[in-house]
Amino acid sequence: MTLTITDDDIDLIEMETGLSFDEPRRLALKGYDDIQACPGSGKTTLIAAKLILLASKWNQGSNGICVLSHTNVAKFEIISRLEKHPDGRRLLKYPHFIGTIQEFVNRFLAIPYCRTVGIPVNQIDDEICCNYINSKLKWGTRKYLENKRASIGGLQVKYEKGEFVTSVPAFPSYSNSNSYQDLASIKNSLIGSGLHFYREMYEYGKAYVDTVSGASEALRSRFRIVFVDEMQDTEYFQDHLINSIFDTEYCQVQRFGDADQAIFNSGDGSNTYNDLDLPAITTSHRFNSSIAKIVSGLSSKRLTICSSHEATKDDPPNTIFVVSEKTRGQVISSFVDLCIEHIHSDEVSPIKVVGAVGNENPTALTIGEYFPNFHKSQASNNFKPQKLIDYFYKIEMASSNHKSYRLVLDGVARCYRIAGVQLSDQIGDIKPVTVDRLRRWLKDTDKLKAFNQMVLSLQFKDFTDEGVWIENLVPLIDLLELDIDNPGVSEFTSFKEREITTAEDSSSLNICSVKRNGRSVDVEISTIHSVKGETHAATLVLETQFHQYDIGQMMDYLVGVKTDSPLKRKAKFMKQLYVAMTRPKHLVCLAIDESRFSGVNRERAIQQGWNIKDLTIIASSLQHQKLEETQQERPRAAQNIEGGFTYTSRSIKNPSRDS
Ligand SMILES: Nc1ncnc2c1ncn2[C@@H]1O[C@H](COP(=O)(O)OP(=O)(O)OP(=O)(O)O)[C@@H](O)[C@H]1O
Repeated sequence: MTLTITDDDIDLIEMETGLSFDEPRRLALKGYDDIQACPGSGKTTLIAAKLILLASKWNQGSNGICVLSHTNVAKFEIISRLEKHPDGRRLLKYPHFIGTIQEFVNRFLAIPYCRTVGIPVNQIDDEICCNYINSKLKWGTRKYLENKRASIGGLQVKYEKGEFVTSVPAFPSYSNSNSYQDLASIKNSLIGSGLHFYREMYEYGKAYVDTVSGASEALRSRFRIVFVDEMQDTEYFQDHLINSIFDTEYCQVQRFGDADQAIFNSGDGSNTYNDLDLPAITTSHRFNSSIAKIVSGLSSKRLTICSSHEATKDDPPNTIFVVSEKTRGQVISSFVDLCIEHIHSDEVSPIKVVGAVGNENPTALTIGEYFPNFHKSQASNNFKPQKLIDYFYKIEMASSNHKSYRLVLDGVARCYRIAGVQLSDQIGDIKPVTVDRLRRWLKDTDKLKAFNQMVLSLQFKDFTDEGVWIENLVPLIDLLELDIDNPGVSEFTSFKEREITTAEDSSSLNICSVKRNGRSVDVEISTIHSVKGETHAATLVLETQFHQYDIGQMMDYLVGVKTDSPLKRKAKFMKQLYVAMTRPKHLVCLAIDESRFSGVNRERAIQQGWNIKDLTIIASSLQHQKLEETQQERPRAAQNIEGGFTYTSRSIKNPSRDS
């Protein structure tokens, strides 16, 4: 089956969308070769445009297009673009599929396999599996694992040479020991409860392809065209499974990615894309030519990145903030000052501060050293509830009643899935509970009104007391007809204390709200991994430490002294910084410690176009000022406290321009 996209089709979509597609992008739209394209070059835009063009010609009955991504962010980005176009909307339903590789494997391979062989599937979630195992471990087994420094996350099934084996942490092979037997029996009951690790679904998927005749052929004939987005982050085992199904002899497969941005790879082996020597699209539509010049030094493939728009003298000054231990806490405020001065108040893209290491570690430099209220687990797009009560704790941070209600529905639907309950969908098929099916069931059973009233009253309860939680849970469980004796349900609905934060609500979501001169700016603080694929107005990248200091290690590359492709840890730093620094449209900033930014590199950085703002000089001038004022016994107002932060007064801003 060949559907041809012509230059006339592309001209038409250019007119409709206002986008422009140059020759390399036109080739990507017309053909099926693998595409390597730099940050902001429009990979997601190209996929969406190509899907719309294909949808307008699609007349293939029960055959569809399959679009696979690595993250939900990328999936939703594609879906939201298709939703806006009448042809695009046709791709959002059967027979087409748009989802993550994990969703594809679960739905088309692993779950069908488990059904065929009678393995229950109620929940696929690493955290729930680990919690379950943890709750069942005997004391001796726990001690044994601790001594061996082995993780219970490794208690997984693998499909090797045609059979399933259970990998038992701390045991290279079968053993009669109590600990081994304990772990093996916990694994059996975990599987019996329908709880599985994400990674295990690929093993069931492999078994499906291997043992069910015609399985791959059926998928190949349903999906004749396959697109893979974010190909650089596809793991070896995912790549292998996808390739074993979508043979390019039978299907048209086109992969889009950027090997320079491969930051999710676990190092289990390279996929079949990242080491290819592909012609690259190196023009970015996201940022201007001065950012393009600055980030080129971090391209692992040694690409020279350019931009579709030239820098002008009115562009914000891309700035390196030089900090010391004492002044790290001021860098976010200085960055916000710069944004307020240079980023237009109409700009809709967010302003973000990012760092590679978010986990607390008292012996390393992490995001928390710059923003003490940082909680990685509470990053707004990183909500990982372990129990039903977590959804209720989260309600307090929800910005609308609609969001609060949705949170409760999510929690309840998950509880049904853990219980193994299934409900019928619109056409009467019995399926695992989703929010839509739950809503329909509540309506059909006349429970919706009572449920809504209950949710409304629960929203304002204080669940810090276990008694209050239990008292309110019982009528909810009754209404929902859930079986509290089911071990999964009783675990999921049990009480858990709120994780204590001393931060205000906004900062507990890692958002710092700053007011200056009547303008209010919200700045989100996140990890680099969580902003991949995003477009920001301005981005500040904080130096963090994983054994070595990332920005410190990369400075020679940034200023153009080193041009080799580094290996191992440095290669990882390079890719992470490259992802982080290529998010903004207008302004990129870095924060580096003074000890890791030599005078000679400062000079080189200035030649590369960087502005340097030395906050250590600001601090010492502040100290000097304070001394003088104390001597003169005059009151001073050199610092303002806003939103829990200490902000340096504007009157002494910019001394570094003179330095
Ligand atoms: N052909 C185009 N013409 C004009 N603007 C474009 C075009 N393609 C993309 N853009 C704009 O460039 C920005 C980045 O696009 P997009 O997110 O698709 O890039 P990407 O290659 O997927 O980025 P990344 O690799 O960093 O995730 C968006 O603001 C988008 O609207």
